[in-house]
Amino acid sequence: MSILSRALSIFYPPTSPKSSQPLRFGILGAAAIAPIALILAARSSPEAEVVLVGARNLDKAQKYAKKWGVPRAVKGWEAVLQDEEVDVVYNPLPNGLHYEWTIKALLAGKHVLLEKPATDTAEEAERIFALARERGLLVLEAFHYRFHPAVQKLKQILDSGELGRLQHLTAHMTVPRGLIGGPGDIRWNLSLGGGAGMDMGCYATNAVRYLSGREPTEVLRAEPVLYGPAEPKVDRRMEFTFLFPPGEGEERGPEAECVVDLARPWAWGVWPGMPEMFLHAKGEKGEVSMNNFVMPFFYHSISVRSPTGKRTERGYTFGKDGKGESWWTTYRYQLEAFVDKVTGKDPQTWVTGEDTVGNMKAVEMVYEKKVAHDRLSSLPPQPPPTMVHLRVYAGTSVQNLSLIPVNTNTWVDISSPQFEGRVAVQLKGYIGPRGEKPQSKYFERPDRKGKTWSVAFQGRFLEEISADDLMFGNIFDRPIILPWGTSAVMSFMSLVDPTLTHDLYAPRPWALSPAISSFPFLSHARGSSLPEERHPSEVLGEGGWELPAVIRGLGGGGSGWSTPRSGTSTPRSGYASGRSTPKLGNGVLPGSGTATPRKGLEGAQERKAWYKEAENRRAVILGPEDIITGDFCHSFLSFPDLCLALPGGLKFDLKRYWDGQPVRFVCMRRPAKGVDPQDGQVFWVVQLEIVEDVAEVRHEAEEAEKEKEEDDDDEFEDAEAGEEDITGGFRGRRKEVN
Ligand SMILES: NC(=O)C1=CN([C@@H]2O[C@H](COP(=O)(O)OP(=O)(O)OC[C@H]3O[C@@H](n4cnc5c(N)ncnc54)[C@H](OP(=O)(O)O)[C@@H]3O)[C@@H](O)[C@H]2O)C=CC1
Ligand SMILES: O=C1OC[C@@H](O)[C@H](O)[C@H]1O
Repeated sequence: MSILSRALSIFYPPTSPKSSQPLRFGILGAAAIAPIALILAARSSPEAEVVLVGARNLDKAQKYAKKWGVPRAVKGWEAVLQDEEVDVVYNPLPNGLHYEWTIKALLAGKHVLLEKPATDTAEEAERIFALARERGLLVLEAFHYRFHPAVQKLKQILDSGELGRLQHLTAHMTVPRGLIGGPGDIRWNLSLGGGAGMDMGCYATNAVRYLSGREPTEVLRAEPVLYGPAEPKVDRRMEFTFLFPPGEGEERGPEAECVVDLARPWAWGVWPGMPEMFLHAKGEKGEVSMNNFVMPFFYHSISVRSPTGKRTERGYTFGKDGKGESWWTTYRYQLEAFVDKVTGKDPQTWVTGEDTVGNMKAVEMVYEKKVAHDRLSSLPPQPPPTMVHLRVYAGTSVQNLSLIPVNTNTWVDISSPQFEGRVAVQLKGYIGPRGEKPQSKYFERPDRKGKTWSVAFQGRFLEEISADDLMFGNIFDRPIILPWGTSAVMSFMSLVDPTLTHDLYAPRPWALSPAISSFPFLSHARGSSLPEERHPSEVLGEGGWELPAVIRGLGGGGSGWSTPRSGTSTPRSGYASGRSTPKLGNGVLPGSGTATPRKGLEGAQERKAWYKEAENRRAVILGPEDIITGDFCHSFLSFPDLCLALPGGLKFDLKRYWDGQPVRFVCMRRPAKGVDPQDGQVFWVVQLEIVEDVAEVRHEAEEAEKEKEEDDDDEFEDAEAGEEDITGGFRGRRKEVN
């Protein structure tokens, strides 16, 4: 097909009859890019249809709709989101509005085709994809060039190894002044996410990441040229060089040199010159370059020099087995993939959320290297990362709490008519109310590698309780501000702990699990009184000191948590009726007679798996002679910056969601049906509070310090004085908290 006939089909594509249920798109804004990027592409697709455009000015929307054959026009962008006929929102708003309107579209239940660059910052992109996952919706950053056969051909040449180890990449995108972005254009507007590094830089960044298949580790150089007096902080041009990590057996990874310019000065002031849009890759055995990589559908060529000689390749289709016509634009291929993905078919290719976040991270790195302008974000301004000071309390109930020391590796006694025991709290990086920073040996334990916090207890329940009813978790006094992605986080948590139950949206939110199936470390021993006190980190293991007879009537010896056996002893009314044959262990299944050796649950995984079943939990009755030691320790919280870090790179600064209410851990009896967990029977509580009046506390401490010289018995001082005291010295001066 000649360039001319291809151009004709690109601008006047054949109109396809629509299927019975095409995907219906609504456009935000009468955007200049939408006709080529979506409207014309949808014309030839039986599975996609543009049904609506919304613009701030209704007249503009109507004229635009008429010109481009869009059936309906509405005033405003919100009306597009709320339109029932719309399945997918196309968001070609200025960059600085991408985040807000994509989030709104997702909240309105729409999939989103989102123009590049996806957002102002990587964090915004992460939030978008977290919300999309949570809502089961699709978001695609419209890096349309990636869907074209020619670009994929270039990638295949590199991946085939024929050019040897990748040494260097170049991506150029420059256009002469006057071609795009006249005065007042969104690209020159800082508050709308303007700048060459964002507009074209995101393409160059995307291309070199895609071709190298790696994420840059460093920006070696970034040189902006600013737009000028009208927008003195916006970059008109940006030159930047990424360093990528070395591949296997390499000492140094490839570098990628990128140059983007939205208004290149004319040569000698008279000759505009041609737009430059090319990619080049040099390997140790050859090189390849591609021109017009962003719009290869008009024309392109891929020139290869390899050990087998020189050649030129082109690719307008995926061949006879792939979908597409030689006049299909990058946007048309992209639309095909989008429709396939939404309708559950396998798209030919995809740009994942992870890829988008990686791209935004790299764009951020460029701006951070040489700050062309203040980085703007659509998110509210963030306070500088503050290190929080924490007060930690413990007690037998929410109403009966006392300040306790942290990181002292000593127990704090807790006693009530229902529970006799002790608790200990360790927080890695903890800063106390007065700025003190005790460090705990606990985190040096090999079996606590990577852990950042621990709430441990040891004790006995003075009234019988089934393991199904012994719950541990969080309760809150009033609604909590939940970060984006909370539901995704909770789905993940439910995978980690399938016994977790929660209602985080309740007026008094809560999240509780049976301790037996959720504690990372838990041990059991028999005894009529608490064991001689030993430092928590000496006893917080899995298993037990001696063999428990957890199931009443079974008796027996062994070690660790026992699996209940079938056919033994009289079931306890209300609890033990659902006893079943355990399936765990390595062939030592409990038999019907007492002679069968008991099989202990060897480790935490086995314990958790076995007690995932409610009937197995109900079979375990704990009474005053069962001593339980447990350690609820994890790594997803960091101190003292108070962030929540989740697998997949999601990180939430919890301080931003802090509304002044404490974070409370409770060990309690499972509340009866219909009873608010807040009103249940509590055995012990550990509570964390951010110190908001740090200066005041410091002042008080200084005063107390002075007084201390006169009075050595200052009680508060005593309570905090046991830092790093693993010799037991603290214990004699401990403040009792019951
Ligand atoms: N994929 C691709 O090939 C291309 C992608 N793009 C991307 O698409 C997006 C839009 O680019 P483009 O179509 O050139 O942009 P436009 O200048 O056409 O603006 C798009 C829409 O944004 C709204 N808008 C414009 N100016 C302002 C403002 N000052 N304040 C608030 N809203 C404003 C208008 O909505 P309304 O009509 O309601 O007034 C307008 O229709 C950008 O993110 C850009 O990076 C751009 C070009 C190519
Ligand atoms: O494809 C493009 O080329 C020109 C740019 O200004 C535009 O935003 C970009 O997407």
